[in-house]
Amino acid sequence: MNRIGVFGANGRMGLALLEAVSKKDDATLTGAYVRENSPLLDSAVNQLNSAASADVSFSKETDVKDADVLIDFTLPQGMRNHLKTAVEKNIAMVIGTTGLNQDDLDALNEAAKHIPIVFARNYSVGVNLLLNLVQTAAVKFGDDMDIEIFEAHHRHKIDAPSGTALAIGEAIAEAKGWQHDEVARFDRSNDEHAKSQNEIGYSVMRGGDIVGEHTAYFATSGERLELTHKASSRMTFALGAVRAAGWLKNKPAGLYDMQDVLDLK
Ligand SMILES: NC(=O)C1=CN([C@@H]2O[C@H](COP(=O)(O)OP(=O)(O)OC[C@H]3O[C@@H](n4cnc5c(N)ncnc54)[C@H](OP(=O)(O)O)[C@@H]3O)[C@@H](O)[C@H]2O)C=CC1
Ligand SMILES: O=C(O)C1=N[C@H](C(=O)O)C[C@H](O)C1
Repeated sequence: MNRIGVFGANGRMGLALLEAVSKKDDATLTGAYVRENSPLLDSAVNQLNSAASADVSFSKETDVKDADVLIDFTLPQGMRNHLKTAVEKNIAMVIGTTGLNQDDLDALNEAAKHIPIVFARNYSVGVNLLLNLVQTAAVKFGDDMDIEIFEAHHRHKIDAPSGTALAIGEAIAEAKGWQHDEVARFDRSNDEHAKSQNEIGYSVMRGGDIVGEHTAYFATSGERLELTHKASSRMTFALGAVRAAGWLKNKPAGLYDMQDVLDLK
């Protein structure tokens, strides 16, 4: 049985994760962690999500115990604190938090020298297949092709472009032999020139309850290919993360991603 603790357990993904763990026969929820000052402390998790395990209460994120894997879908500062706890207690992690800067990524790499970590900016099977498909398209279309990425998310999302959009762009850049930082265009409002072909443009919309949509466009004169993924439920990401937690059991320290979990490399 995989014993799972969830950080940010009261968040949108946190609540979906509590439910996802309870759907799996080979996983059990041993901790639902919230901030130290949370009014939810000591209340039963099934008061917030009736599908979650009835006999677990929310507890302080510093009180982690009895876990094989800790799952973090929070914000970058939360992820940094949770990473420290996991290393101190020598517990594996599954991380889905996006909006990480270089410092955060360095901390992730450093922690992965001590514990096994799966870090993925999207835990759906579809997006992980898409990461392979865009690489094929980017290579096979050749150079006379304009590449753009569009993403749409709910009104509460803070980071932009989404982690997934960046992962798609980075996969394309890798396939083309480009440095992503050099070709990524996030803002064209001050441009005084037309689009160049070695460039990946990003555009973003935020609104309502959109769970997550991503399109990679490959456009040339006379034709356009659009590769789109649409997530319609957060449960997709949550079940993917719980699957990653099962896969992590008994893995050596190191940084893994969802393509490793799904054997897509
Ligand atoms: N990789 C993937 O497949 C996916 C990734 N995500 C990512 O997951 C993250 C969370 O998304 P979502 O659930 O919608 O966000 P929510 O705002 O609903 O939840 C965020 C959670 O993190 C907690 N939190 C925030 N900051 C801290 C901190 N400094 N210390 C401890 N806890 C903290 C919040 O606690 P409190 O309520 O007390 O503020 C809350 O429980 C985002 O980065 C999002 O992009 C989302 C979906 C899929
Ligand atoms: O914040 C979200 O909701 C999501 N975030 C992830 C991202 O930034 O790519 C994954 C998913 O699209 C939902």
